[in-house]
Amino acid sequence: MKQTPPHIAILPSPAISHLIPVVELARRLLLHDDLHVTIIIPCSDDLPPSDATKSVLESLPKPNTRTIFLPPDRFDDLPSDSRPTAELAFTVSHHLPSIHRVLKSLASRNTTTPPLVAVFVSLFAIDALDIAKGLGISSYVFYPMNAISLSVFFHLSKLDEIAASYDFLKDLPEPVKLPGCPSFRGRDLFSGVQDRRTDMYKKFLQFSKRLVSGEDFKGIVVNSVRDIESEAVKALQEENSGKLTIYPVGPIVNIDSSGQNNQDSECLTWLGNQPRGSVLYVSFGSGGTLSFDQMTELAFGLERSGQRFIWVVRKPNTQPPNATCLGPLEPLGFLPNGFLERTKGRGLVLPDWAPQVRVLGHGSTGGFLSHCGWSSTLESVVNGVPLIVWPLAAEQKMNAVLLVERLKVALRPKADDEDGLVRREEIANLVKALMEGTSEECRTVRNRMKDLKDLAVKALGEDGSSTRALSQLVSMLKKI
Ligand SMILES: O=c1ccn([C@@H]2O[C@H](COP(=O)(O)OP(=O)(O)O[C@H]3O[C@H](CO)[C@@H](O)[C@H](O)[C@H]3O)[C@@H](O)[C@H]2O)c(=O)[nH]1
Repeated sequence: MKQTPPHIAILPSPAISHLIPVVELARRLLLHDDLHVTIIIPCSDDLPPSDATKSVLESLPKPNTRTIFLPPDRFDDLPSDSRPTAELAFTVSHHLPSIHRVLKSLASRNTTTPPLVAVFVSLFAIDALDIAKGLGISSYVFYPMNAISLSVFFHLSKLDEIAASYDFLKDLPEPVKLPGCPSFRGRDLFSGVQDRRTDMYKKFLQFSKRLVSGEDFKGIVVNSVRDIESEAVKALQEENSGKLTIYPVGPIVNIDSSGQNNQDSECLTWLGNQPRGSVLYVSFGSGGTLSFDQMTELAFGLERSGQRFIWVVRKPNTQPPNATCLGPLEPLGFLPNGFLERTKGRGLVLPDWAPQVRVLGHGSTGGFLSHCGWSSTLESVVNGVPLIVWPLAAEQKMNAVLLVERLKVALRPKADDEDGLVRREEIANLVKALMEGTSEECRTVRNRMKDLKDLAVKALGEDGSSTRALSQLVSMLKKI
């Protein structure tokens, strides 16, 4: 008799940046075996499904996948310190009743799809573990970032004790040493846990306790490559052995799923006319932007570098020196007078969005100035493109430390001690160094990024570590 294929649900947080790895995970699982996948997306009035979200979801193979959008909810009790990260965490909490209804219906034997065997919840949706438990459905946590930032959540209670006499983790006098991780200054730790007085911090502390308990879920699927983060992955596995399984299945990156619109083809045609490895791609992720002053310095720095570039520009934020925003944008008017004319031909400025995966995979791209979001980082790694790190928020400063100090695949600009701005001269010099510098450091960065690319490709190969971890996960799902 033919076995019923396992049906799993994935519950991401509503941001596009979290959805991209979720969709890619679903695609990998579907390639791997005969599975059914339902993605359940909580929406809010502030975060309705964008065109980019819809286009990412449309790229999923149709027969065995389904997407359910949960309708917007009210947000009267959003904390006053609300930032995008807080919104994500609280959006999911607000949808718990509708998540319960959907999971219950998927788990019932009367649906047209096979009954649900497991639900994968993102860190921000961890409250849904109770619902799954109540319905008798197995759970896994899906963590779209890397092993070093996951370590912060595993050790947050301990960090909280160490920081007991400080309001802010940035004030910790000693560097923080987590097992298997590079040393981090307090201010480089995940931005959501910086201010111990906020509701957001308390929520993360709850998430952390839940993770450490290892109760109510069977394992954590992490977007890490074992051979790239070997020490951090090993530490997580050893600390949790017997309690839960860690599945490092990365790099889970979107492989060109977005449809191509006119702006995309213009950008790719332009790229196609540039010499090999000559273009620096500049982007700050799905919602990142700079202050007006910093944007001006970056514009002059790119101009002075004399290098070719593609720059995804967003309307500047009012919080210097760096900040993130999620919102509607009409940004080119904020560039310095005459910038577009003076850099015409060697620079391409794209408002808001670029076909990033294709840009990074293009032979003309030779460097990436990035905010170090984990998907951007992995997309750079799988294409062997060396980086300039420009972290803004979330866990990006930790990623920057990993890339510069441990992996040595990136250069880091120095900011002015007084106002925190990175000046145009520094930017120009660093861009030239990354693209054509002949110093030992520059050559090391470029060569080591090629080695890292090989490790990432190997991990996804037939007998690669990530392929094996995914097979192990699928076998577990089939046994449920
Ligand atoms: O013009 C653009 C800008 C972004 N992207 C895509 O959007 C994603 C951006 O993801 P990421 O690099 O991870 O950055 P964020 O959007 O900032 O992601 C948030 O979520 C990530 C985890 O998923 C964290 O690592 C980040 O710190 C957090 O800011 C990537 O797949 C990009 O290819 C585009 O396609 N075009």
